[in-house]
Amino acid sequence: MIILNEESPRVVLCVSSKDQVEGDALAQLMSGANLPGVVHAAGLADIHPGMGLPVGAAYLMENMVYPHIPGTDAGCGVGLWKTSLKPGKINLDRWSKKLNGLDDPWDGDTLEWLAEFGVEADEPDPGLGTIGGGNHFAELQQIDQIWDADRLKDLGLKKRDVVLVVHTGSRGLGSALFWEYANEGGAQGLPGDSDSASEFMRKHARALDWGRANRALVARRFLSCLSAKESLIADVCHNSVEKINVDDREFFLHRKGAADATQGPFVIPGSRDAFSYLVEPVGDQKENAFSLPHGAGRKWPRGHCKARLSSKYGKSDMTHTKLGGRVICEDSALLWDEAPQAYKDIEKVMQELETHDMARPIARLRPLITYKTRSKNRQGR
Ligand SMILES: Nc1nc2c(ncn2[C@@H]2O[C@H](COP(=O)(O)O)[C@@H](O)[C@H]2O)c(=O)[nH]1
Ligand SMILES: [Mn+2]
Repeated sequence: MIILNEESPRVVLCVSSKDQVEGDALAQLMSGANLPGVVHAAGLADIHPGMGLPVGAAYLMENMVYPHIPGTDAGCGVGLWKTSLKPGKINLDRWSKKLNGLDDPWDGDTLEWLAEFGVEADEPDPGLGTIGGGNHFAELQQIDQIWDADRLKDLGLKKRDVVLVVHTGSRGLGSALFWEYANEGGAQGLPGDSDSASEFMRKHARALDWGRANRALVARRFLSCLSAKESLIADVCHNSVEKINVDDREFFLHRKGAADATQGPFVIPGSRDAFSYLVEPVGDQKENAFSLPHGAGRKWPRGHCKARLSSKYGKSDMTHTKLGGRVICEDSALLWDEAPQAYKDIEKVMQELETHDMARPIARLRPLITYKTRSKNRQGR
């Protein structure tokens, strides 16, 4: 753990050496920490430069709310479902062919689905149950290594089980919320006790619930294609503002690409050609602002990947991974932009968590099928 600033705002970097973090990400972390209201800022092991502020960071604020920190994808998170798919029946090519229609609007009752997640809506929502673009994905994985069999059993899982991991968020809703507040307090922030902050927090909470409902519907639709059933194991958000109490004082905890460490076990995804980890947060989580890494972290900017990779790899290397997985992504630009090489090493993130005693692994998950899109031109997130 590296303390970048001792006094208020306390700024900590939850890694072993500053050298492993890009200078731009460090500068962005300090600039976030200098926003009025910050008392504590934490850069996590997957920190990397973002749009103005780093991805992989959390800020504890006193009486200030900044809508631009969770950004356009408020409510984004990662869910894990146990599936009824039998390990002995795994057939990746046959299953891949069956995964169709997931980019189209769902033909069920979106109002009823949202109501089950506490979201009131007046009109059917064609975005609900869709994954979106960018690095969002739905990925079938298999439990392949175990550190804590008892904990895994408590969660209803065991070795070789086939699980589904869904990474997506609040789609158009989060984006609309961001733009609504872009001029009103977007970057300057809203006083925490103002009506504007209360209104933002109400709309933001709805976006978080919508994101949870969306991941659950993506899981249902994905597994319906395979005539399988799902049961929820964990669902943890990584872009949010939350009101919390610490030592009897009230704060607004802002997370940008930082998993909520207060909700129990959750999945840290690696890449479509790397392992993901089911982890258990440990310790009091105070230095890391009650937040943990939400991934391996991006290494290469989007738009640079094809030029770096296409002389060495062909398209079929992108759709058939070294770990033996399949990738469904018919948008060629997205296929390259989200190449596994564009991400940092998840094993280093796990090493940091162990070194700093912030989370321990329960099990390792091997990717089987990564679904991105069947659309040739997937726009937006
Ligand atoms: N298992 C997979 N992990 C992936 C994939 N694409 C990205 N990732 C990881 O997810 C996080 C999510 O980051 P966010 O900032 O977009 O929320 C990222 O850091 C990668 O480590 C994938 O296809 N499969
Ligand atoms: Mn995300």
